Amino acid sequence: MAEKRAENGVAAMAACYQRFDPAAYLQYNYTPPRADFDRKDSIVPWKLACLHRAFTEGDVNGELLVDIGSGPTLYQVLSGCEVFNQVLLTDFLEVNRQELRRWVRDEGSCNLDWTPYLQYVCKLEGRRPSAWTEKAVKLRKVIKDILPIDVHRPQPMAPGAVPSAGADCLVSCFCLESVSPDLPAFTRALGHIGKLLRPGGHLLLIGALGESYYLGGPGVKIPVVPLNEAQVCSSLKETGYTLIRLEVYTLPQDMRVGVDDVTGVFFVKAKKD
Ligand SMILES: C[S@@+](CC[C@H](N)C(=O)[O-])C[C@H]1O[C@@H](n2cnc3c(N)ncnc32)[C@H](O)[C@@H]1O
Ligand SMILES: O=[N+]([O-])c1ccc2c(c1)CN[C@@H](CO)C2
Repeated sequence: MAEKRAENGVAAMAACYQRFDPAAYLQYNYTPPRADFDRKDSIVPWKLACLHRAFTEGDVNGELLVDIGSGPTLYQVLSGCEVFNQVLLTDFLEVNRQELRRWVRDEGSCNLDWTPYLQYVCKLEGRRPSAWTEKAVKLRKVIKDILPIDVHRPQPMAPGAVPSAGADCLVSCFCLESVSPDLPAFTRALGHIGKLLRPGGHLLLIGALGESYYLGGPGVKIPVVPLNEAQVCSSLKETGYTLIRLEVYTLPQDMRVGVDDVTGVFFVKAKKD
């Protein structure tokens, strides 16, 4: 009975995502004020700084980085692409994989200009902002594929998509809590993606705190599992990760722009036991 209920919840979430609109999602979350590189308290610069520090403080290394639930966004691998020579992007929806493919193939007509993001991460790396063109070349070179994923499956990706030994690092941003019907499903999904990671590999997780819904497009209200820090830590422990660092960003009033009811954003760096 409980299993049937879980299956129904997952199916309901999948149905919501059929109306997901990448262009609107990018507009809502990845333009000012949430992505204002001149504001010290803007959310996106905070996320990029967390990722830059996590990727460059010396303990994260290896060959393969996998981004879980990439959506139509690239910011999550702008630092990682300097550390790993193989990056896999993944998403549940073809529309998002197509948006990413358009950027990787430099085909134009992307729904967001990633230049300010590339420039900002170059600045974090102590490079001149004009080095953004080199970073773009590097990123296009290391992204080896853009693949389907379903975190609710015990094997989230196709067999062989990731070497059996596991990836060296996973990054996942605003995915698990945004695609799960409840906290148990969130925790199960965290365990499923953990199987893609080698023991000793790192997980960099960014997510929403206290969020119960977000707009995946005009009028596309998607339910979210409202998480607090304690729940995130307990789910990590329950699924075989050791927490290295948890940082929290609390949204100022003017970052609450009506596209969701998120109150905070967490950044986790953890290691698989
Ligand atoms: C809120 S978006 C996050 C996008 C991006 N990572 C970011 O940081 O903004 C959630 C993403 O999860 C994807 N998704 C939906 N159901 C999924 C599932 N069952 N497994 C993996 N990803 C899923 C959606 O297509 C969407 O791109
Ligand atoms: O402020 N942000 O940078 C930002 C980016 C993406 C998302 C949020 C906030 C909050 N909602 C999630 C979906 O649950 C998606």
